[in-house]
Amino acid sequence: MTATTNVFLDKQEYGKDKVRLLKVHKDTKVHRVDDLTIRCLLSGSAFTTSYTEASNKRVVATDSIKNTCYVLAKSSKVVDTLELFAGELANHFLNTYDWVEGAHVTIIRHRWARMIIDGKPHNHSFWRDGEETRQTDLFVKRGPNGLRTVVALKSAIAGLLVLKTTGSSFEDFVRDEYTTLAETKDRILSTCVDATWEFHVPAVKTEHFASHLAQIPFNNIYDSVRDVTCKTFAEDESASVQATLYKMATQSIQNWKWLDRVSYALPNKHFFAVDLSYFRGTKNLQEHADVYQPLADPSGLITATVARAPGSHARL
Ligand SMILES: O=c1[nH]c(=O)c2[nH]c(=O)[nH]c2[nH]1
Repeated sequence: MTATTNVFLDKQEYGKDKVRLLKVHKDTKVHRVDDLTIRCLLSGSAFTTSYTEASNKRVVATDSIKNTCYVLAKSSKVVDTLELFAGELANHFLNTYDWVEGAHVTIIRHRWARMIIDGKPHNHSFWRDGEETRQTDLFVKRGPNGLRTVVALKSAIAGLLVLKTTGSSFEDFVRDEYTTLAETKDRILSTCVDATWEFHVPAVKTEHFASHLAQIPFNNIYDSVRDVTCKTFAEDESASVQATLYKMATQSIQNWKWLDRVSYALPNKHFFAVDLSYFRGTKNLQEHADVYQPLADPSGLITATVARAPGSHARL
């Protein structure tokens, strides 16, 4: 005899993923583009029966969710600010379907840099200058008494590949019977930056949701976190990836009162100086190194989150 195990639907979210969309801003003859990949997921207890009883009565088709992305991209004035466009989409689903309790929108923006032709920026031609993306992830819930509660709003830079040829050391680490790595005062430092910054957004009345979000200078914060990341990477006399990461994260929290937490995931992409001593005693190690072998795998992986200390929150 098989015992019956009681189960319940613990979590659910559904929607459309990988909605691809290119918005061209043609307000002047200098066109701008936003090339986006969008995920919109809806949740709420009304959807339970779609899983447990095969009832589609309350299911907004994922195809309609996809169409909504295009319809709102047409009318929106804020597609170029990912966080605000994510807010418009989330708010739309919460306003339109009163049984939707949560809207979770993730947007990835792909790079298109303006072409320089004959030394001048071209009006309407672009090139892909790397695989780096800007991203945002917004989860909004219907709160009590007509409130919109932002459960989480975080933005990110992913895949920013950087390399410096000096200004990085790694010394004084544990030496034991497992250690083969030599200490170095001067090494190549290269990483592929994933940086995430989390916003503090208090619950607001539904009708104030958009204007409230619009107070936050999202694009300036993105530019600034990217600048801080690059400047710190370039200028820090790095004692380790850990120490450089901490400096990056700390500055952005201190620069922007809206940020609660800043996280980095930094792979240490190793470049080892090639030992050429077998070839006529050629010196290429330590201070003589200028020929390196990039190591695809393995890499180190250094991660950390720096948070604003409790009680030191500057509130909106
Ligand atoms: O910056 C570094 N941090 C480490 O923890 C580490 N470990 C290692 O082998 N090389 C490095 N580099």
